[in-house]
Amino acid sequence: MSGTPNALELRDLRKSFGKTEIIRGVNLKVAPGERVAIIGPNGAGKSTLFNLISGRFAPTSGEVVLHGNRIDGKAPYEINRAGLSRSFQITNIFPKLSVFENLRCGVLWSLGYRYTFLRFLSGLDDANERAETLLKMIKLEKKRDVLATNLTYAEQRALEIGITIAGGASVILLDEPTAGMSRSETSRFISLIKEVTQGKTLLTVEHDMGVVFGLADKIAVVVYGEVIAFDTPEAVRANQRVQEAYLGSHVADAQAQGH
Ligand SMILES: Nc1ncnc2c1ncn2[C@@H]1O[C@H](COP(=O)(O)OP(=O)(O)OP(=O)(O)O)[C@@H](O)[C@H]1O
Repeated sequence: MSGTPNALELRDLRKSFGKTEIIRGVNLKVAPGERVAIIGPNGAGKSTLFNLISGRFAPTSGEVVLHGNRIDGKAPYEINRAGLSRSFQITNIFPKLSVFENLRCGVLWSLGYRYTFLRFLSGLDDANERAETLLKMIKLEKKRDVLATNLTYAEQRALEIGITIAGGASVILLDEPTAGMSRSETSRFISLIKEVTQGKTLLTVEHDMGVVFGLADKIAVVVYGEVIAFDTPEAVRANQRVQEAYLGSHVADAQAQGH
């Protein structure tokens, strides 16, 4: 092997629930710094793929390799410490803590300070500093001391991303990051995601083709548990098989929306 290892690599990954094989031999190589959107019809296996990568499910067979090291079968927290962080939707936010406190929790958790109180105290200054930086990155300085429960929906999603990147992971998984947002919130949010994940490797599961084409360097099309295409947005858009299996109507929608 030569050169830098891929940020993430899936090798003949398979997952069955009972007798049904849901993920059916997925191979994928994601280079460091690449932004990849995973698209596909409902029930194709996109969330399952995310769950396999982030450690929520162990694969039935195959490998998940992060920066050259196998992480399949490891616990989610171990995978997180190894440098991969997944957004857990708004449910991961503490509603009765302020924006700043939420970010600081994210930092401390990622550093493992929850385990010993002495380490916690010595790490607090660093954590405060890092939380201030994150606050600026997600553009919520003015909401610093507002309780998370009182944020708008879009602000909560920004906070969720702040918590996701708090530990400095180099590979970030975002689950439908703009779901439920208005058109204008969505386009602002795409810019924010690009900014805060600059230089990192990003994987998103996404249904909104406007977001996919605005965000992704590459698109992985999952149909019935297999990746049927993995290429640039232009190439995927032009791919006959993808058109037939999935994309035709979605691209027409996105184009009609001016993307
Ligand atoms: N824990 C589970 N046990 C049994 N079957 C499951 C489990 N999780 C997912 N499945 C099945 O796996 C298939 C793929 O589901 P998955 O949620 O990964 O699809 P998806 O592409 O993310 O769909 P959507 O776009 O609707 O979110 C579905 O048929 C689903 O019912």
